[in-house]
Amino acid sequence: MRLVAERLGVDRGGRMVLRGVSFSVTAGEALIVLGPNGAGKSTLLRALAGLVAAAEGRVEFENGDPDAPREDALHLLGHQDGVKAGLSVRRNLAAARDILGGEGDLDAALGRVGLGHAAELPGSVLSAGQRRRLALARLLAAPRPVWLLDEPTAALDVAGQDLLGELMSEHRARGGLIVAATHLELKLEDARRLELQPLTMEAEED
Ligand SMILES: Nc1ncnc2c1ncn2[C@@H]1O[C@H](COP(=O)(O)OP(=O)(O)OP(=O)(O)O)[C@@H](O)[C@H]1O
Repeated sequence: MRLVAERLGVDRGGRMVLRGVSFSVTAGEALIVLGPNGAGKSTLLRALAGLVAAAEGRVEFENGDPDAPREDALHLLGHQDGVKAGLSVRRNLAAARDILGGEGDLDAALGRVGLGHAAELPGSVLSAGQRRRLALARLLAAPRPVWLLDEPTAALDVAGQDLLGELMSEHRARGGLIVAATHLELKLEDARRLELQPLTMEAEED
């Protein structure tokens, strides 16, 4: 699997917010996307996921299953944790796995993210960091090769950040690839970096 962006440009609300973004990430690799607020990090991840269209250039997933839609190859872990307040933690994860079509072991995934003890609690009582951990459990319950992670350390304590670092290393060792947008240093060895800057009016008009 190889994820390629070539001279990618994206328009949001009638304004170009990304232009000329090119990179490739292959199996086992990670790319960290950095930049100030409004630089277009979330927009880039959404464009890679196919949720917003490219106005210029292209995004390709190469060497994947040619018959599978792009969205089946990826996880987009966004700012919203997507936890249903009225469902138990285990049922939240089961529902996500059903939608995503995975076959991962729910209890193993919950145990791995430190939520084994909370499996029967309603989603409504989870702390912010626990909600984030439940979102991470989805990566394990429905294995997919491409992880697109938007501020994945948000709300995680130091142990949670270490856990995320381990999960990312293991994913890469299995041949997965990662694109992670962040303000903070991530525990990602040998990751390449892409710095985005908000487009100025001049850059937009070029
Ligand atoms: N739906 C939209 N309509 C109009 N403008 C949008 C839309 N979504 C994003 N934008 C604009 O696109 C630009 C990039 O936003 P984006 O959320 O990608 O930045 P970011 O780098 O992820 O920022 P942050 O670090 O604050 O999360 C911002 O100026 C934002 O206002």
